[in-house]
Amino acid sequence: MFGLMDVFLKNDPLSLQKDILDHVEFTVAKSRFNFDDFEAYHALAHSVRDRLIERWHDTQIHFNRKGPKRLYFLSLEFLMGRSLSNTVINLGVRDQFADALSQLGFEFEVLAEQEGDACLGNGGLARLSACQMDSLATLDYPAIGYGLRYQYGLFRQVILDGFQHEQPDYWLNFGNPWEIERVHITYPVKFYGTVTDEVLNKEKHKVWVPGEVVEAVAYDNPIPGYGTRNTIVLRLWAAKPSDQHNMESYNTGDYVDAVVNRQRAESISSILYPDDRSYQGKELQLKQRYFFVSASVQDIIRRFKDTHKNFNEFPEKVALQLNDTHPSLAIAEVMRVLLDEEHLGWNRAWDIICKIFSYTTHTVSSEAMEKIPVDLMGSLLPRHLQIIYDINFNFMEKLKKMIGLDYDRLARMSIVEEGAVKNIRMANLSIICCHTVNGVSRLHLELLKTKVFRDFYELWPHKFHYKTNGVTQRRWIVVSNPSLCALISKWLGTEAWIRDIDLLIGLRDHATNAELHQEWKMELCNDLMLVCTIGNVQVSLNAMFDVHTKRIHEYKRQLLNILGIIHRYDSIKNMNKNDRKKVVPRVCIISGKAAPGYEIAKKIIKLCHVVAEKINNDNDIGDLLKLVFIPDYNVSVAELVIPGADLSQHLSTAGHEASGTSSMKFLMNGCLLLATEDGSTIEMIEEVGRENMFLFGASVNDVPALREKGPALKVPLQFLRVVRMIRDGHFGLKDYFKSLCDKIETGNDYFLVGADFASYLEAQAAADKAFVDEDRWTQMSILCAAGSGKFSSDRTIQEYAEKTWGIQPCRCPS
Ligand SMILES: CCc1ccc([C@H](C)CC(=O)N[C@@H]2O[C@H](CO)[C@@H](O)[C@H](O)[C@H]2O)cc1
Repeated sequence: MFGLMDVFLKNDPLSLQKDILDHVEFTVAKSRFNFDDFEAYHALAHSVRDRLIERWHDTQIHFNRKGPKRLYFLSLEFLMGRSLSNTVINLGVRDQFADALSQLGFEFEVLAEQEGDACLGNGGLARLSACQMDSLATLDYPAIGYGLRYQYGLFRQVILDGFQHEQPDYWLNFGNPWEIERVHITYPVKFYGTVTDEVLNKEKHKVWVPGEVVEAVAYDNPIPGYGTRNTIVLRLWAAKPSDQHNMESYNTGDYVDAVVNRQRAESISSILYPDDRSYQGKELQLKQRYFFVSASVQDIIRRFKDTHKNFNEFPEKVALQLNDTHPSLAIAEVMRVLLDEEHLGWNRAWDIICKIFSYTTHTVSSEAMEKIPVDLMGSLLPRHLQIIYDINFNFMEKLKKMIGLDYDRLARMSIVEEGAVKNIRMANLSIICCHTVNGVSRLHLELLKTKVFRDFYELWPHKFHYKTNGVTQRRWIVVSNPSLCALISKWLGTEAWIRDIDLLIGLRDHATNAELHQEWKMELCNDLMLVCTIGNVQVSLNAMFDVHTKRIHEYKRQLLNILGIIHRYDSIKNMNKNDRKKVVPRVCIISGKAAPGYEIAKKIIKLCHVVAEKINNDNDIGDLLKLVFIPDYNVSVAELVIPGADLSQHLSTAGHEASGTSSMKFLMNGCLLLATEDGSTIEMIEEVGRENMFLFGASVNDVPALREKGPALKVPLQFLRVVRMIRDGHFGLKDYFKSLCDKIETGNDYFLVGADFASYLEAQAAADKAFVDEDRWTQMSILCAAGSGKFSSDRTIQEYAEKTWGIQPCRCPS
């Protein structure tokens, strides 16, 4: 493992021990002779942070000296998880710290468990942002991530009697050693008010007189690269009351109101919206989005103007990436600043906008496309609504010239959706203004071209591209699966794959090597056992660990998995002793959160628990089949579960998963996939070969026709039987589960749970058959890991940098 030379801070055991004990005494303020694991963790974290800050300063100085084009990555969500282990590994000082700690009588892993997850996001999009920040730093790209410093992250999932309950996640309770509050980096953010015309040196200008102003304060989270000195920043904004507007209210004596008003300011950035289905249309949600967009845009323009007198070079120095439409108000905000504050004039400002913005969409369904009511926009952001209307007017004029008076199409493409409630279509605004629109997998782009954005694709085919998602092998192998990491480095004879994952392909040469097989099998039986014991479910050692971990959604079809388990249970029950000997023991693990308002998803979680209750306590079954629901799924639970999984499930109805990223993490860890041909799984088949996967289900082209069939659709008896068992109350609560059964009743089964049931069972049987042939399974597992290189976020980021953002690496001298 390399350790780059730190200028001031030494990494020899004695220096590290001294630093840690100094932080115990002077940062944590506990006597260095008496402190517990939690205090030791905080002292350790601050010692590591010191080395992070040193590299971050060097990187910033280098960037300022070189003045490269920078990427600004705007995302409302970043699912960072824990930082300690990832940071010491990327800095190349893990072993040094572990040694120093053991000499102080502490174990690194024990202290690492003290850290809480930073859960500032919902699911796929949020974790993707975090993986991409790791790759941007590691590949030396000059980039800054902008987001919100939620005081409450994604809710804690507590399961009581099989039901999901949400608990607030006040993650900042004991402070956060991984952030630096930038008290001097603050910006006023305006809301409400009116827009007036003003004449300045004979030119008419718009002036926005706000009704409310709050302060945005920056909190910086240094993001270290692996194998480089480069350390970039994730700048998260927190809302604070601004002093500007409340003085007078003090004088009028209603002091309490004044303070309450001030508190109101902080609520803007306080809570993450836990629903990853669609925009809730709430005023506070829009306030949150504009708050982070305005602070970020002011910061970007301030940094540019620090070194430039005018905006001529702005497009050459700034690339703005919109992570879905959530930050797309940034378009109107940059336009407002260039027009009203920099007085650039419309055409010049518009020309800049179209050169700096790019947008990636993560959704496949038009329903999930964000729309903001015009009234709400008009009252909260009156000037932005004007600008969006102007953008739409110019676009409509141009469109009429290009496509003629095709009113339906004009209405579909307009940014303004007419109707009882007029809405602003944020996706249309983003497509019209951005130079590039990216999907997150090749199939996703096909769906965008043919369905979701068909009108725009036919108008501007050159704008539409895709960058298949990826995940960082640093966190998902090196941090979470150190034994596999060592095994891969041994057989490849180098650790270079950690920065250059295509080298993994070298494992192919050893895929049938008996010695590797031996070691690989050893490595595979990771500590999932422990997880199950957490769930106090005794499991058999040679069971297949079958894992299904992701947000609970009907389209992800956790229900198909549960119905498959009921079928397996029922089949074993009806087997004679002899046949039972051939049953491959299974431990089925399901985990994931349901959006609080998503009733059906919550019923799926309850169904999982009542089925588990039945099966796990059925002595007749013994440990031939177990079902465990792991509560409160998050990044740290994923780091525990993924390395120990033998089989992982990705069951989305074809055409519904834009990409999927958990599948990539399982693949990298040699876990086999049972999946539909959807999202990025189609590209995995090309990389690892369909013979090394268990594929099933209707293809994306077959789905519409199957749906057409409605009640005539054929479903297998096994499906009808297991649904009947639920309906008849075999697992209790038959009235409660009625709506769930009605939703998959033939003719109503939009996500084709019934239609895909037969091929699903065949795929499961194929997995059983392969699992008992250990050499075959191990070979398949090695070939999956060997073929997973494409799905590194390093490849994704490299493609974005070269083809979308036009940024180059800017490596800080080491
Ligand atoms: C405003 C509510 C909201 C919040 C988040 C989202 C996300 C876009 C949902 C999401 O995480 N989508 C997932 O993004 C992953 C990363 O690209 C993909 O791999 C998944 O297929 C996609 O479902 C939608 C709506």
